[in-house]
Amino acid sequence: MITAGIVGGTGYTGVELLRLLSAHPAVTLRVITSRAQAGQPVEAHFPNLRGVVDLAFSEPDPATLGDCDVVFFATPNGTAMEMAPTLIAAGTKVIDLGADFRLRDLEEWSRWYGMTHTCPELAAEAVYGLPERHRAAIRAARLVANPGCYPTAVQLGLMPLVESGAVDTAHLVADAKSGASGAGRQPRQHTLLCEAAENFHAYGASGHRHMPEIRQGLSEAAGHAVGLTFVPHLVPMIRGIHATLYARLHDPATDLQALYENRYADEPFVDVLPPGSHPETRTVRGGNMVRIAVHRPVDSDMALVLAVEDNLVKGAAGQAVQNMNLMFGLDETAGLAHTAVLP
Ligand SMILES: NC(=O)C1=CN([C@@H]2O[C@H](COP(=O)(O)OP(=O)(O)OC[C@H]3O[C@@H](n4cnc5c(N)ncnc54)[C@H](OP(=O)(O)O)[C@@H]3O)[C@@H](O)[C@H]2O)C=CC1
Ligand SMILES: CC(=O)N[C@@H](CCC(=O)OP(=O)(O)O)C(=O)O
Repeated sequence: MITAGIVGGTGYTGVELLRLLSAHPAVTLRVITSRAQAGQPVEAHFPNLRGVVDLAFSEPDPATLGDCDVVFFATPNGTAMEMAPTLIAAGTKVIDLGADFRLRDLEEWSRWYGMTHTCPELAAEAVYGLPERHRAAIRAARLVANPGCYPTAVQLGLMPLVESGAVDTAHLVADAKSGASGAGRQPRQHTLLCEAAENFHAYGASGHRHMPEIRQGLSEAAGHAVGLTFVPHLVPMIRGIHATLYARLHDPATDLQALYENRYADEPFVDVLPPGSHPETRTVRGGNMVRIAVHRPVDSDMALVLAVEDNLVKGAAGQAVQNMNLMFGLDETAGLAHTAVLP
């Protein structure tokens, strides 16, 4: 059995990791940290885990965590980079659900995240954990940078178009909507029920920190720098991201359906829907699947891609478990085979 630790177990991605790992056939949960809740049983904080996770929260301690085979960081940005060097030196594999190791260009990282990176050597070694693009490197990795929630949906949605050279990559557009759990569990005014319900708005329109991450991934997939407009929105629901993606086709007769079906034919967690479909977020709620539909609107030379995911599963904890499976040579789908919860 693989022993696992979670740093930051009281956020939404932490509790999602607990849900998934406690049901994983090859994992024993050993450590779950929270400085605020140290000493408290997990079930006191998360009653849904009563009888499922028989652990108490503890202070983050590199010595205890270093005894685990793998440690997940479900912590605010800037936390994993402080402890990862010690854990990696102890032979523990690390998966960061935050953004500390996602960007190759650390000057750009500092500009977006407002900090100086404390372990540039490890940042250079980290593998970007999008299995549909970096599966082989993830298998060999000691440190995986789990992608952001929006970047997962947007990159998977646009990847076949940019990899194949079918579209004008200078003007890609990603219009994405997220449920409020994407903002985390910390109380903030804009996610209060009375502020978020019966309301809908864009944010970060002139610059969101996921933009450089998406641009980095798509530029690598295209083989050259791409241009991207990315606008996130907050929708009054709890889970789910819907990305509407636009790109101009070089040849309007391109068979988009075949392009996507072929690209994702062997992917266990990407479902290309039949022609004419409109994917719904509730069809991926609680599951690790991304569902994608492709359209070429009438009298248009645009490719239109619709992609949905659960931000807490394929957009965070589920993808982290998928990466762990690859890093430990397990079946990639182990512990992730459950279907979405509907309604
Ligand atoms: N919510 C989402 O949909 C997604 C979130 N992410 C990313 O995942 C990460 C976790 O997000 P989320 O689950 O919302 O939780 P939070 O960002 O709210 O982090 C909560 C956890 O981190 C712990 N923590 C905070 N500071 C530290 C520290 N300095 N050292 C150790 N532990 C610390 C907290 O416990 P305590 O303070 O008690 O120690 C708590 O358990 C973030 O980086 C987020 O951006 C990624 C994809 C999707
Ligand atoms: C709805 C909402 O507020 N979403 C968050 C996404 C947070 C997140 O997942 O950030 P990382 O993936 O970079 O860790 C936001 O836009 O800031």
